[in-house]
Amino acid sequence: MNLTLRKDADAIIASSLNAVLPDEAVRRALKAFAPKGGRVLLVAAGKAAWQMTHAAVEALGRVDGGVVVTKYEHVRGEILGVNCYEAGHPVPDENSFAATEKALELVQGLTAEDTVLFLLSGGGSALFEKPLLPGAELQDITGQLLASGADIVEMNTIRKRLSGVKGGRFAQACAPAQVFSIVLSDILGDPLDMIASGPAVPDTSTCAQALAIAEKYHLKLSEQAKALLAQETPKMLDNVTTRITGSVRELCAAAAAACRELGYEPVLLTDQLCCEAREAGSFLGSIVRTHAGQGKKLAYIAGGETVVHLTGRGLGGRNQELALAAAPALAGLDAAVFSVGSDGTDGPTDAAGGYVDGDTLSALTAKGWNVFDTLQNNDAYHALKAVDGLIITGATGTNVNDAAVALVGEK
Ligand SMILES: Nc1ncnc2c1ncn2[C@@H]1O[C@H](COP(=O)(O)OP(=O)(O)O)[C@@H](O)[C@H]1O
Ligand SMILES: O=C(O)[C@@H](CO)OP(=O)(O)O
Repeated sequence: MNLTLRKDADAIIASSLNAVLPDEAVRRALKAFAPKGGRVLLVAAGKAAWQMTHAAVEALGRVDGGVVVTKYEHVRGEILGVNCYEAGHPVPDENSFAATEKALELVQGLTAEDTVLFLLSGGGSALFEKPLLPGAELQDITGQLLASGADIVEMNTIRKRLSGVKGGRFAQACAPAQVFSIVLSDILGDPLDMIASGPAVPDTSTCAQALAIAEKYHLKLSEQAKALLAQETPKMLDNVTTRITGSVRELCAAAAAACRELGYEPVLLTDQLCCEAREAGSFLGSIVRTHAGQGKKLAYIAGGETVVHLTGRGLGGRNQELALAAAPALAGLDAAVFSVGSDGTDGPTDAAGGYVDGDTLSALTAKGWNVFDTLQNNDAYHALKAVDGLIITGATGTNVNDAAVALVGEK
């Protein structure tokens, strides 16, 4: 392994993730928070919910009650005056339903003088849920959507209609109280009504679109589910103010700043990466081949969210797959490619992403790993693990998509 580049990669990752913690953004958004004088209740949902709540309660001093719903192993301690719950992701479970019920109880019977501070981040679709049909069927439909290749906007267009809290319905449940909503974006382009299925945002999608998506992906639905898809969601909400705080743009900017700090000249290729993970990795490898060996330290940054079409039965995630796919092009060069999910979890693994450099291909070959076959089997996790190429961060407290970086060394 190229220890210099690995050390630089680890420093860039630590610094970028630290820079996109939601704390400062929450504090900034709260400058516009002007509750009317009644009670202030806090509800937070998503993978960054605990971190956002921690920052908000510190800034406000106190709230009159609160419920936080986040993913398992994402609660990092007690927060004064707030009950924190952990639940299932990406498929909602009984704990998602129970914690959401607690949030609904909290906002019941409020007056127009009261305010709900709603802190939302990606992952909320699974974590914050009151199903309008039996929970087991909602879990089944969620499983069908996750396996179908539907993108997040298509997926959430369906999920909104099966839910008592998504698609603006949570804001309706808070009425007549005002809802002040702070949203951390994990969807490219920041479509507010799609992030975590927009519990406090008027829905821009239609029943016709929902039915077309159900047909396109051949979803198996009960009569009850079909009837729900035909029922419109709120198109107007008059009790909500929304502030959007962080997104993948800030992650890319932070990565560029960290690269510059270490002497690399950064180039932002895109903050809207959305192609196949392995194609993105191969493309970054090609860029490295063009620019390596010229005596200049360079860094190429691509932020966004790639996709993986699962064809094999291995273990991995889109960031690990991207990194592994870059390994052949890097062979023998003073260069590295790494990619991380800012939430600290890449696919169903304990890794945040993957790292490869000019020594990785020979290390893999020596251990009997073939990159092409491994990618076909979607088993990037085990291959990278064998050559110390996993990036492990644990839950980070934020969730603003992914960043991939190609580093070109001086040699
Ligand atoms: N073995 C695998 N190899 C590569 N990618 C995988 C594998 N298994 C699942 N994935 C991908 O991981 C994605 C879910 O990853 P996750 O990091 O939890 O997503 P998100 O952060 O968007 O919630 C799925 O969309 C799937 O494409
Ligand atoms: O909750 C959701 O709907 C999505 C997008 O916001 O997040 P994730 O892909 O992390 O589940």
